Amino acid sequence: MGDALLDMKIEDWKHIFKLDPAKSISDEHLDLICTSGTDALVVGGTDNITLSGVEDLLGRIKGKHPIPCVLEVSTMDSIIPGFDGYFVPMVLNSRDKKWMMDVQHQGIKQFQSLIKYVEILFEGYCILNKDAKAFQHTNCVMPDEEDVLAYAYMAEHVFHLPVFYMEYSGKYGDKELVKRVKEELTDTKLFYGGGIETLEQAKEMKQYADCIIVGNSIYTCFEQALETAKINEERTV
Ligand SMILES: CC(C)=CCC/C(C)=C/CC/C(C)=C/CC/C(C)=C/CC/C(C)=C/CC/C(C)=C/CC/C(C)=C/COP(=O)(O)OP(=O)(O)O
Ligand SMILES: O=P(O)(O)OC[C@@H](O)CO
Ligand SMILES: [Mg+2]
Repeated sequence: MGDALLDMKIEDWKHIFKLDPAKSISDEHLDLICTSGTDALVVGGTDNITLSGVEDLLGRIKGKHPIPCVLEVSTMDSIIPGFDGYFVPMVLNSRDKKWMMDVQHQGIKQFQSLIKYVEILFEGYCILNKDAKAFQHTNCVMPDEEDVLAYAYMAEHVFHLPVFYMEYSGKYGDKELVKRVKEELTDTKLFYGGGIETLEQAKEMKQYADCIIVGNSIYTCFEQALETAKINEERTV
């Protein structure tokens, strides 16, 4: 476990960059991401996640940049030691128990002896973009507002999850819905991810979500994506 974990207070995180191990990023861009003012890096994606892709990113970040670096696990065989923490998605709106319960159950059986040595956090995912790879991969059903609010309730009051993640991966989401969900949560933190390409969008969603996650735009409009970390410059103490 890296030293950065000692400072890893996810309840204070406002901005995260999510790096996809299946995509390539130059050293120059990676350095700029690490020094952007973001609170943490999450390494994760849905498809083509390989051990070597994860190892490559970890090796290029750790030891070089003092920033928390978390693996968001999506496959069993790409879990490696060395990250400051591990996030495990549980897909609440999947039609299949597999993506909410079974893969995690299998993972705990396999890694139980190691789990006590790492920082691990389970995320209640609600995937809200029907075109997202993760939506299709996990056979999700599109929830309406009432459904989303009930999933948020379950995340907080039934499963006592530390994070409820409104995942619009690839699409800018419904800010009114994010606002409604935030109003219902007390202890569970609200993560929002999806389609953030500009500082204005980052600021808008950050009004409601506790933490925003910026992923794809790192690979499609780098300079603008980098700017989104500026929401942390306006942080009040
Ligand atoms: C020392 C050591 C190695 C300790 C390890 C301890 C540890 C971490 C144990 C974990 C045990 C465990 C519970 C394992 C479970 C692993 C597992 C298979 C979990 C499944 C998670 C899951 C439901 C994945 C489905 C896909 C998903 C929801 C991914 C989330 C991320 C996401 C939506 C990314 C966006 O995807 P992207 O590829 O960017 O998509 P776009 O192309 O649309 O942008
Ligand atoms: O890739 P984007 O659309 O920025 O979404 C970020 C993150 O929520 C993906 O898991
Ligand atoms: Mg992506």
